[in-house]
Amino acid sequence: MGHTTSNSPLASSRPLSSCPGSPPSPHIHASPLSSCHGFPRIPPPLRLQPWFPPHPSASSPRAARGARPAEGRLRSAGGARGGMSGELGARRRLLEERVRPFPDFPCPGVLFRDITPLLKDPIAFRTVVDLLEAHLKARYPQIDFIAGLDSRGFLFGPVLAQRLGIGCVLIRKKGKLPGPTESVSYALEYGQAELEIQSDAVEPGEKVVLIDDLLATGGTMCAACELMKKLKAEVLECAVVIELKSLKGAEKLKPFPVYSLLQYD
Ligand SMILES: O=P(O)(O)OC[C@H]1O[C@H](OP(=O)(O)OP(=O)(O)O)[C@H](O)[C@@H]1O
Ligand SMILES: Nc1ncnc2[nH]cnc12
Repeated sequence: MGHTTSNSPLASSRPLSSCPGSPPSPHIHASPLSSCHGFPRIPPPLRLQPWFPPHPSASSPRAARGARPAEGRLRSAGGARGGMSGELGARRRLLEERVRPFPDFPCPGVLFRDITPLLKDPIAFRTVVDLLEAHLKARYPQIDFIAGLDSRGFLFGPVLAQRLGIGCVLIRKKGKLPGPTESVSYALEYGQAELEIQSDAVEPGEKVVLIDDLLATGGTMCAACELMKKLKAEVLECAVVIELKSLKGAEKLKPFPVYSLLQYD
């Protein structure tokens, strides 16, 4: 299901950081699911059999009003992108269908990968956490902390840490954390940004997995790795739900391994 990156293919997306005054990218392409007018269409829930009992909230009236959870039997469907087939392929397709592409957001030339439908569907969200949990348990038996990146990394970090029975530390944008902090500034295409961590968040030698929703140019994740370096912690892996391969973030992050559940060009 997931993907551990060593190298990335050709560029075709524009990073969010290139917004101010930048011309539209000639490489941007809208997904067939997307619509030029308003909200891109999200396909109806798959008819899949849950491989675990759905949370009670999945059948609540409130859940039913929103993006309904996928239900029915998981079948071997074969041939998902990346050579995935069967149940893993079906899970992956479910996730893909819950990521909504928005062309030209937040500015012309950016194809924004919107995870709000994924968060709204309890089965899809749970699938993300299940898959990340299974990967991390299999690959890294000893993790001391999950570190969530501000802000969408916070949607996954604490939940994942709970599953693993460990704590979650926060890497935040400048000026949000009290007490002594370490900070790292990183270049955006236009200007600078800064990430911070509390100086006592992790101890030297502790093993940390960084988590964010999405890897684009890798600038944000790279700054987070720098913060860990400042605290002398060991970064085991940079894990993301979505990797925009064409922006080559994984190359920028070397030698730190990158793991992603969904990859887009
Ligand atoms: O790989 P990069 O080019 O650095 O881009 C990836 C980052 O961009 C997005 O965050 P954003 O800065 O938009 O902040 P948000 O999570 O608070 O929306 C995303 O959640 C990643 O953190
Ligand atoms: N294309 C994109 N979609 C969603 N979040 C992003 N962060 C950076 N690039 C992004």
